[in-house]
Amino acid sequence: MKNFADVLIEEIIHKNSVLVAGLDPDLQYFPDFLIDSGEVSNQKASEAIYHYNRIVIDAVAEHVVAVKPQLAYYEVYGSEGIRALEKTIAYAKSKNLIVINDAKRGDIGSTSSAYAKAFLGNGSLAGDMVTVNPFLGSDGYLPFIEEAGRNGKGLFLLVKTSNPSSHEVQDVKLENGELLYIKMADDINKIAQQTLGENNYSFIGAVVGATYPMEAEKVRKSLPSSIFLVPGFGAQGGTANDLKPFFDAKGLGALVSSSRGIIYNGSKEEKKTEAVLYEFIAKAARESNDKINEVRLSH
Ligand SMILES: O=c1ccn([C@@H]2O[C@H](COP(=O)(O)O)[C@@H](O)[C@H]2O)c(=O)[nH]1
Repeated sequence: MKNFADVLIEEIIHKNSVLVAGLDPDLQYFPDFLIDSGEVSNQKASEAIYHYNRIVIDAVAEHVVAVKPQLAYYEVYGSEGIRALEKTIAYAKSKNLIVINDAKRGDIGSTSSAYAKAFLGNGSLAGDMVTVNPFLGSDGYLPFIEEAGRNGKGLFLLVKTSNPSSHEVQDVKLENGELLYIKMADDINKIAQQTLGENNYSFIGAVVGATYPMEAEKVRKSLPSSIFLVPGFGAQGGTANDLKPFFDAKGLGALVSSSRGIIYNGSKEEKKTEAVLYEFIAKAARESNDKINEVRLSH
């Protein structure tokens, strides 16, 4: 049966892209024509964020398969920030972009069920996929899998994150000598194998950082049927040359995400008008996509 991985794969083929633009709005990088410098009210911040995101979405739409709002950047501005997020999600959907909420949620079962409804249901914060922290255990992540399955959506469980200290927890050696992130991958795979779609991929994906290509190779062995969400490309130092182990032989199986590298390309001072800002962002998305395609489609 068709699942959300099939939808993703159709979109990847249609757009010839596995790129995801991260929507991490940080006012310090906004050009002056969008926001006054100095004290800014939450309402003004929210308006500027939505305006910036609309420019980003318009500029990247033909080069990316999805956008990934990082929720922290919206939560900073309270209910006004959440309003900007809701409007951004609606705008991205109107441009036929897949929306991945980078929320990294996960809690006791009952609370996870509520989170799952918020991000994978039909409300104003719901996208198509959400990132989930599985380190609370299976009762913390199963509600997301159930909700995603019911609604034809998907999720990405954190397995090996891109940050420099991820080894402190995720690479801990268990009593049997196995590394924690590999155990996590093995556990997820048991469920993933029961949820395969027409392309043999599950709607249960995994986050694996671009900064850890050797680890990605090991995770791929444990999780052959999960699509990887790969952050850490660009600003965190991951390069296109690192990406080969993330993909399958057809150049599928992974989405590569970049936030700062795309949306803050070029200096603030150069961006005096909306048209110039649009061009900087579109150029970064186009060039990133070309670089990634060169690697993922090479044999
Ligand atoms: O392992 C992870 C998981 C999530 N992220 C998020 O991705 C973006 C990365 O931003 P860049 O500007 O492209 O570095 C950001 O929203 C993180 O919260 C991650 O980096 N690593």
